[in-house]
Amino acid sequence: MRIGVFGGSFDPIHLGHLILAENCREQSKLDQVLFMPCALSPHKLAGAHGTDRQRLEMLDLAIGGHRDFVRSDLEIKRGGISYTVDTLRELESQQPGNEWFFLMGADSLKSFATWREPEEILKLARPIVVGRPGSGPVDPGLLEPLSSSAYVETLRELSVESPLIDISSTKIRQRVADEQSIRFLVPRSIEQYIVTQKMYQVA
Ligand SMILES: Nc1ncnc2c1ncn2[C@@H]1O[C@H](COP(=O)(O)OP(=O)(O)OP(=O)(O)O)[C@@H](O)[C@H]1O
Ligand SMILES: O=C(O)c1ccc[n+]([C@@H]2O[C@H](COP(=O)([O-])O)[C@@H](O)[C@H]2O)c1
Repeated sequence: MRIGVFGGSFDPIHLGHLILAENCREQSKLDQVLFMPCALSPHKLAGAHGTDRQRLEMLDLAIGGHRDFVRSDLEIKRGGISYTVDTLRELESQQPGNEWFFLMGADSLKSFATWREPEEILKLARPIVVGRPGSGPVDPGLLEPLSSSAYVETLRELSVESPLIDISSTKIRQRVADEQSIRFLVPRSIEQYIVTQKMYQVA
């Protein structure tokens, strides 16, 4: 199977994440998108605002019923800092024989060289990168110092056309704290969950 791992804090999951995942699934012909909420993101060590349980429940609400979207609790069960290289190694040993991809926004690509063992990540999975407002054009050439020009060429072939979506979890948390509408930024079920769980009332 061609499996696209989509790692994130998902605090909360929003339409930017879902549109990215659906466009990558369709255009890169993925059999499955595996949503991977992290325990502690290496670049956000202060921790998430929502609890692990809340972030998992929101993911289930958002992707429930989609045939090819699956949610994993591997990083949350492992706990501690969620390094992508550890996750990809674990996935490969648990489910060998698949072709792995790693989905990300252009902001993640820009910081990729600072991730743990980035060269190893590129051997375990091919990144599929989607543009994000404020992050400039998606340039797989940024990865050339970590791989080879032939490898980068294969990434160009994986490029995904997707509209730039100006939504972030930070913006949603801020809007909730300011008592502004998030009606068309997240699925309805997530909007309702945030209200009933009284989440993000302080940004
Ligand atoms: N609107 C978007 N367009 C493209 N990529 C996105 C978008 N939102 C998130 N991503 C990508 O999804 C992945 C997970 O993102 P994350 O869960 O941290 O969301 P976020 O909106 O960036 O959160 P925060 O605002 O809290 O930093 C990252 O690779 C990020 O680049
Ligand atoms: O492995 C790393 O060093 C690394 C560094 C930064 C981010 N990541 C992963 O990138 C994904 C998005 O992270 P974030 O901080 O944008 O929520 C999430 O799955 C993180 O675990 C991974």
